[in-house]
Amino acid sequence: MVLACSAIEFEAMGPRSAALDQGHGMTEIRSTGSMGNGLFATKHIPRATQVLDEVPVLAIPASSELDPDDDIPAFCTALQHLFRTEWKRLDDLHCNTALITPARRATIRQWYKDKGITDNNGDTLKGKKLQDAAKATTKRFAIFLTNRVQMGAQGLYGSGVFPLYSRINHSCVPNVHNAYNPGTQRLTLYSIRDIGAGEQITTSYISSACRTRQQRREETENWGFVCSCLACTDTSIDLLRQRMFELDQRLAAYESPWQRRMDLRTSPLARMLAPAMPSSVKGALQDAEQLAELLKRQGLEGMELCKTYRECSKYSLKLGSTEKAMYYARKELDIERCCIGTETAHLQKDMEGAEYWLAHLEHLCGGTGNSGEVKGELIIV
Ligand SMILES: C[S@@+](CC[C@H](N)C(=O)[O-])C[C@H]1O[C@@H](n2cnc3c(N)ncnc32)[C@H](O)[C@@H]1O
Repeated sequence: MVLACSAIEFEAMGPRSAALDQGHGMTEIRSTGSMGNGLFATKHIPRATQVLDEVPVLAIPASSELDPDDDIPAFCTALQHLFRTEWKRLDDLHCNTALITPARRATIRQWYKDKGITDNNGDTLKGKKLQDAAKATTKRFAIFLTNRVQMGAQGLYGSGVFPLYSRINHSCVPNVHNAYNPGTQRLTLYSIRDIGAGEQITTSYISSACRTRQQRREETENWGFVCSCLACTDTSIDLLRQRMFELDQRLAAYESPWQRRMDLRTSPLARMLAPAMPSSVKGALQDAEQLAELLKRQGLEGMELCKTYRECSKYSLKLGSTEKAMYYARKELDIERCCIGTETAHLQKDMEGAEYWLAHLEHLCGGTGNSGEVKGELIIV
């Protein structure tokens, strides 16, 4: 049996996470006009500055993510463990009302019944009290879906709602990068270019910048809004984004020939792009260099550029040019430090990340960083 209104008891203990929001005194929340509220810089923020460092107000474990409704039991359980002050922080956030559905309310009501949730007096919730509890929880679930962030790649560490981060609107040309650090269990946000005082801080909600206008629209529609960012109101960059998409697909296919064979059978798009796939390491390097150039040109200096520099470095190494491989590895490290800071011990531990790759190249070159004969086994990650 779980007690629904234990918040009163919690309240007496005081808020657990108040004062844990770390906005570092350089931002404020205010109205954007067209996108609701947003987060704005109150002073000039130089590139590679940590803008925010925050713990979630609510988090749930990793799930399949295929159907958000699969997360309802984990969400309801997590909600029961919050203080009343934390419910209030959740309730203050933006709610996409399209995400409040009768089916969700029914599932949540059933969850309350099955768990035998009680009120403050220890009486099992039923009738109107049960209806009201299910209604309030359904709205909170919609708030969760509106604001949630995946913690780690593909939500490896679950997903959570971070109150200050939740105020940040989406842009297809974002000026910050967010990352969950499993070492510190916090979400950090770094500026990926200089942000002027008064400028809105924007992040990307979508999977990749290498997407056409139509593909970006489909992704933001899944979030329940039509994007009104600069890139979506400016048609002059459409050709660049189309080219970026093609290069990204070609490189992905080059990296995963198995996937390419599958796609050729099932996807008309893959068949359309097939003749243009790079047929050699040299061709792949050219594609990766071109993609890096296009990302930079549009100020998309986030982790996608980092990944592309790694590809440039890997292909250069395969072609025997260790000097060029080191050059791109250093560029990758610069972007990685800009996007996620230097608390990256977890990446080193998992033999990932730019520092790991650079150290690996230095080892291959005999620790000098100079070009020359490659020592030992070549491990391409
Ligand atoms: C996580 S919240 C962001 C903060 C929110 N604007 C607020 O008032 O608290 C996400 C919601 O903001 C709005 N939004 C975010 N980015 C947008 C964009 N690029 N264009 C239009 N609306 C946007 C949408 O309503 C979306 O559901």
